[in-house]
Amino acid sequence: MDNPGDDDSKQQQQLHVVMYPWIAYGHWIPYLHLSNKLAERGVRVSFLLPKSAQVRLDKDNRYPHLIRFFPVAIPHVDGLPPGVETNSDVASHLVGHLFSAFDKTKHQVQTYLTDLNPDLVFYDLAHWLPALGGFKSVRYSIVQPVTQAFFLTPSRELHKEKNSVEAFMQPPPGFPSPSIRLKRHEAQRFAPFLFSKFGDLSFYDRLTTSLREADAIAVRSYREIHGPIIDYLAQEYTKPLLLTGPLLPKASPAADHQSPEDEKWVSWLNKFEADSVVYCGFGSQTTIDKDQFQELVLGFELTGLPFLVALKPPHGCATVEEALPEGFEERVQGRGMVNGGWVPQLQILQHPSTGCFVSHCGGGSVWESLANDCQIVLIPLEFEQTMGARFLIEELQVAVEVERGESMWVSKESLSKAIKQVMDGGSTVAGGLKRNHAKIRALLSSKDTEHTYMDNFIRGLGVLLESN
Ligand SMILES: C[C@@H]1O[C@H](OP(=O)(O)OP(=O)(O)OC[C@H]2O[C@@H](n3ccc(=O)[nH]c3=O)[C@H](O)[C@@H]2O)[C@H](O)[C@H](O)[C@H]1O
Repeated sequence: MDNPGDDDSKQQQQLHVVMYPWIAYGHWIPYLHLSNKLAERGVRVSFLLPKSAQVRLDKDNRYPHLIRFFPVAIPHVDGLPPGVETNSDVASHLVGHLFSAFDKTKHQVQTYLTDLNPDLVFYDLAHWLPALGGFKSVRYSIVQPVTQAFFLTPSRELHKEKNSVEAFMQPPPGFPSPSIRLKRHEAQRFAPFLFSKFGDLSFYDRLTTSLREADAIAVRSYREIHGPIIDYLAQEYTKPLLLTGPLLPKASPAADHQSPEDEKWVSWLNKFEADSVVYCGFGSQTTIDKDQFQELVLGFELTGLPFLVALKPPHGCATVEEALPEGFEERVQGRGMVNGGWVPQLQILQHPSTGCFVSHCGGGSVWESLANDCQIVLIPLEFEQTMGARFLIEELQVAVEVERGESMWVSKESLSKAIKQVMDGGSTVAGGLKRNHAKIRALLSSKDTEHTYMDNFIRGLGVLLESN
């Protein structure tokens, strides 16, 4: 096992941490990546999550002798369909009820923590967790750091401005990235979301409370990528700010370890030339309207390129098949695929045939696109994704955003235009994006860099444990 030194490994062998992220795959997956990296160094991890999620995540647990899953039952609350256990199971207008159910797991979590007696607990949206006491708490942010810096820092006091679109659009004092701004229509759409009730408190209060109550804050990034943002966060919070880096698994499971389901996608992609296929995924939670779904798939058809679209069935449809436009399947036979279920996104992005990723700019998808060599086209849907998209486009200059008006509608023409722009190997735009992306990818593929960040992260945890 790869330990940096005897003393460290002895301390790490004694280190026992609990993970309790928000009940969504966009949170469980990065928390499991961190768990694997901690377990690689001998740290024991107890991961609390609903049973149904464990079934999907089990295969990605690289150290089952050190990482143990413990089931949490998500209580039923009025307004939630029966059996709901994750953000992927509910429509966005019901998420507030899901937070109420999540908050009702407090007593189960208290019992686990009493029995397990961990040194540290990692969490994000359970704002009530640090107060349970008896451990050091680390608020592990897996969303885009630029969003946390723009909206959530202590000096921002957004709650005093919440009825002002003007104020919502303005960066907080000292914010380091002048190119990162919200457009008026985006601010008008996103402000109500941030101040909507999620359980007994607003989403904004949940986020700021969970940051304020933590003994330390951890951020899923590298200084080389978000340096000025990280420095700004460090000066805003009077507590340790630790960096884990993206911690993506280096390679998907070897071919002989692939499930038949995963193998299906790899063999489909094998039919196409290198860098020729356009892949589209909007994460584990997003459900879009039927008319926009149809316009998007017509946009992929319009490109004339091979495509693989992995989107959940749109609102009002049980399957993607019933939502497809008339004659679409016949026209794209052999070139295009639309799938309504779960796909092995990381393996698809790692496949040599995948040349473009049309993404909603979710936190996990951002790192997965940066770590691979496909071109990046963005259609951000939520405020956190919009801020992340601005960062990739304006600061890193590795992506383009599909042109949309204030309605946020994506036309088939604008989607096709953005894809063909980045897929045109001869264009200066595509070449520039590729050059900038290659530098980021080289950084993310460096094992030495990852080791250095994890060494510093573990040492930071040690200092935190020694502090009173
Ligand atoms: C914090 C919140 O998490 C949300 O997660 P969401 O699931 O939307 O998207 P990702 O972060 O890309 O996470 C989705 C994760 O699921 C994986 N996946 C998804 C669908 C599928 O079919 N197959 C897969 O392997 C994908 O590879 C990624 O790792 C958003 O970010 C949101 O912006 C952010 O505020």
